[in-house]
Amino acid sequence: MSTIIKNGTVVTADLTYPADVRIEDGVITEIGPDLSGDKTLDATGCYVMPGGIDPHTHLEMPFMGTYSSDDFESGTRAALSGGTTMVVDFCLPSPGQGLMDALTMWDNKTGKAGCDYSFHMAITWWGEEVWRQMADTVDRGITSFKHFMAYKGALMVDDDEMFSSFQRCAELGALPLVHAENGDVVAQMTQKLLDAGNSGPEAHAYSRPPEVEGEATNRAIMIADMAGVPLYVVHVSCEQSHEAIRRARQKGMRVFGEPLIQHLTLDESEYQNPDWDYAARRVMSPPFRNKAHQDSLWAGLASGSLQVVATDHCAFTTAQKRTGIGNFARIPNGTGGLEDRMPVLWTRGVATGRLTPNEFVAVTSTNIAKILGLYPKKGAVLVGADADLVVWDPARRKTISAATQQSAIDYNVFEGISVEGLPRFVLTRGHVAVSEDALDVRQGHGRFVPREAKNPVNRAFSQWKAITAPRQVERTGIPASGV
Ligand SMILES: NC(=O)NCCC(=O)O
Ligand SMILES: [Zn+2]
Ligand SMILES: [Zn+2]
Repeated sequence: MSTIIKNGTVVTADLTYPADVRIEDGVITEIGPDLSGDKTLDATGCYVMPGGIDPHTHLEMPFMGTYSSDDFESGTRAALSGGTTMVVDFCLPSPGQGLMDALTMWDNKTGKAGCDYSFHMAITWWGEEVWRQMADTVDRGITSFKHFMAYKGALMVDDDEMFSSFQRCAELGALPLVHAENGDVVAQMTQKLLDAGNSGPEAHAYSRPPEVEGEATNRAIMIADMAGVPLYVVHVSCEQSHEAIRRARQKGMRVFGEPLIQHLTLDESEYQNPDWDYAARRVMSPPFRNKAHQDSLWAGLASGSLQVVATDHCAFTTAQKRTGIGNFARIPNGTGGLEDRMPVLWTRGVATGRLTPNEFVAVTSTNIAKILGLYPKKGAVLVGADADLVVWDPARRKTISAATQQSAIDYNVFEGISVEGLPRFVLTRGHVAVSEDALDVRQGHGRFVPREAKNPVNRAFSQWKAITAPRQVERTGIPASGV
């Protein structure tokens, strides 16, 4: 049985050309003119692009005394309906819990996944068992390790632990990730604000200004450089953090930066809303910033100093957010975006001329596929690649509304935004999961995608670090010691 995507324009990270695409057994088997097959999807007027990859989601995540409300069923359904065909979620061991044990728990969440997925493993504590099980994790095809520099007393690791883990990543050819905020400063700032009677959601933003993120980003970059390993900085929200990444890259360091669609499009004025629920629904870390920071992030995507747009999808209902009435530090941190990332980025990026369609493909799919060792199975329109594809109709429009979304929560931080550019079809390994407004998401269709360690950037960087490492000076005639 073959499916042909007909009369579309193929758009990849570097090419745009008219072609039909043949799909058989879930993979792309031919790309060319005038193809025919058993079933045809009409792509007239559309772009045929690699499906989106969201490398930063928290589905059914235990956090701040509750669980994020979208699980692998509703989360992957939301992803597919917005053109995202793969998610990378975070496996979070509790302090003292073995990595393999945590992985079993996370595996058990994925039975209803509608699209393919992978995991990053979080390093939430340190010890010989963690050091050992990092190798087992890599053997299981999980080759990226997340470090929280914030959430003191919960997920946070200190510099000593981070340096040890980064060195282990270097040995294994794995990629360390960081949530970069100075957790000690945030903890004290939080207490000071609460003591002064600032208990509302706006104080969440006051407790973690851009400097707090910039300092941590610089520190993580230094630690990665000392360990001789590339670094991926998640949810880069401000110029201070972007500047650190830009500077490191100009010095030849291998640092990647990931802004979120929320930080690109929503700003700090949201926290001034007089409606407590409205402001609390937007509480996330780092918080939304001002327009100057947004301009910096957009410029980073256009110039290549930032490489990936993600969502950090971590959705809590209004009822869950209300745990923090009277104390902003108890508002579960996180916002949604899985369904909206691609349409909002197209509307605010491509439709305004801030990004080209090829850059759109790069930052939503291909770049992260390369960084995480998924390319060209994912992130590509090539013969042999998985048929994870989106047929993108730049003329389709809708107004984002919680009333029509797939996510399980009762609001949407992008509510009321009119988007131009939406999927006509979305295919996950050849299965047509979305045809305009009709969904046919198959629970359990999604598979775990194992990844290879030691990708080309890791190999090149460790080779360079070995060649340029400080060397012992061979001396003759060492004087006899002392007295
Ligand atoms: N970002 C956020 O506020 N919640 C999810 C956890 C994290 O990524 O920090
Ligand atoms: Zn984070
Ligand atoms: Zn996150």
